[in-house]
Amino acid sequence: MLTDSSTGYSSLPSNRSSIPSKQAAPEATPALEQYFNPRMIYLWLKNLEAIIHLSQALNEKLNSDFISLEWVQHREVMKNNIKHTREITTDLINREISLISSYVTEYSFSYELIQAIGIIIFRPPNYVKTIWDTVAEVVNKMHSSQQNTVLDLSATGLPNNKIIPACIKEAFDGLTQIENKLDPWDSRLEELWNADIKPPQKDLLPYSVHNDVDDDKLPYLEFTTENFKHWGVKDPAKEFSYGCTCRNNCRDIEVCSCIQHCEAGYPFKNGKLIRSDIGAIYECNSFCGCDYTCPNRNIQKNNMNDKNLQIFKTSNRGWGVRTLKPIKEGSFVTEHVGEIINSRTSMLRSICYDKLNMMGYFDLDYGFDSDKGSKILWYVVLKFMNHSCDANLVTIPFFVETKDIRFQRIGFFAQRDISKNTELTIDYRIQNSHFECLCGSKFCR
Ligand SMILES: C[S@@+](CC[C@H](N)C(=O)[O-])C[C@H]1O[C@@H](n2cnc3c(N)ncnc32)[C@H](O)[C@@H]1O
Repeated sequence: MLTDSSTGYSSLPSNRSSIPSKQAAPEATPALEQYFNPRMIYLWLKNLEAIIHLSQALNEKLNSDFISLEWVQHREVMKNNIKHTREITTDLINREISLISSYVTEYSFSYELIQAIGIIIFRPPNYVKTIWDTVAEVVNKMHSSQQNTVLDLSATGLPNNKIIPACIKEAFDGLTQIENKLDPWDSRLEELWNADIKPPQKDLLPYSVHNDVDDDKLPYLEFTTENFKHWGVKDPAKEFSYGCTCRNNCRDIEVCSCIQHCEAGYPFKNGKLIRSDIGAIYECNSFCGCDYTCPNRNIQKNNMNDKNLQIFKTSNRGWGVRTLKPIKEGSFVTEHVGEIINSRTSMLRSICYDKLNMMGYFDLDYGFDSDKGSKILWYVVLKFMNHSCDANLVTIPFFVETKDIRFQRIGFFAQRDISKNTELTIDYRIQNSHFECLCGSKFCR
């Protein structure tokens, strides 16, 4: 199901939040809206996501220790005691106090730990690992009574032969695991950290940009030409890989096992889509024996033709997308690409985007991670495609390499012949849109 959630921003992750840009600041005190540009907001969100993710994981662990047996048993004893004697003994009170004080001590450790995680997230790349010093100080301070326990956590992590309180060791192990998970994301951040902030370079954009309506410049964006995963999203499961064993490059297309996945059979004729009520398209791929001349690779063959599209300023609906060349009915036009995120991240982002009222995205809600608690994945796309109640494009899900539903891709196909310089539109299919529809179609709902 395709729903709209306002504008179409997407940018690659970057990390300029806490260090000054290498470029000279244009003003000493930039106007708020300049500071809170989409990229900056994006960075903040990234950091926020990471902190929430990490602190949740650790707090869940730590809290489960405190809400555990000891407390439950103590409360049971108290209840029974009051029932029988109608009073609470000093013993019980002391026990309660000691439980509370141990909770407070442990809680303060968890708090420091979360602060420490904050340091990991916000640290510049050359700050690597000094986090362990900070945590070691806390640990030493807290456990100064245990003089025999020497903690040297500053070097490579936990020494194996030292006596370390179990809860601390577990917290460290958790932290290390989480940090390992963050590694790929971290190197991406590092790369971006060292990159200069530049406005989108026209030549690098797959589209041309045109505005003869007003003086607005295209919003500050970075483009991606392919999908990329948020670090919270797992790789597609291996069992979802598929491929065919056809000979002769799938010439007998109806019996190709990839096509068998498609509910409606082979939906193309001469490379053009002939029906849209097909569920999804399953293209042949690297697991098949065929090559690029196979008739079941229509999207792959025609992908990356975005140079024929132009982002332009419409007279009444902000930016839009149009085609600079005529498009034949049934042709594949372009793919929705962006960042694949999970439901938790998408919830967090929607809240922030809504509050800031300055970034937005399309939500394509179509996947469940059946293994792991039905996580819905969303694409955040970078297109400026406007809505029309009589859209000239139709959105069709397609698969290549994996049929893991979390990684389905979204293709736009022409529903009719489209002449050059025509705006390309899709039907958002939303009931109560937050905007008054100005599509101008005689079928406007
Ligand atoms: C995905 S964005 C499309 C790009 C947008 N025009 C821009 O300048 O960023 C969706 C937003 O465009 C505007 N929009 C799209 N289709 C529209 C329509 N038919 N009528 C009025 N506004 C529309 C709405 O503000 C909507 O929230």
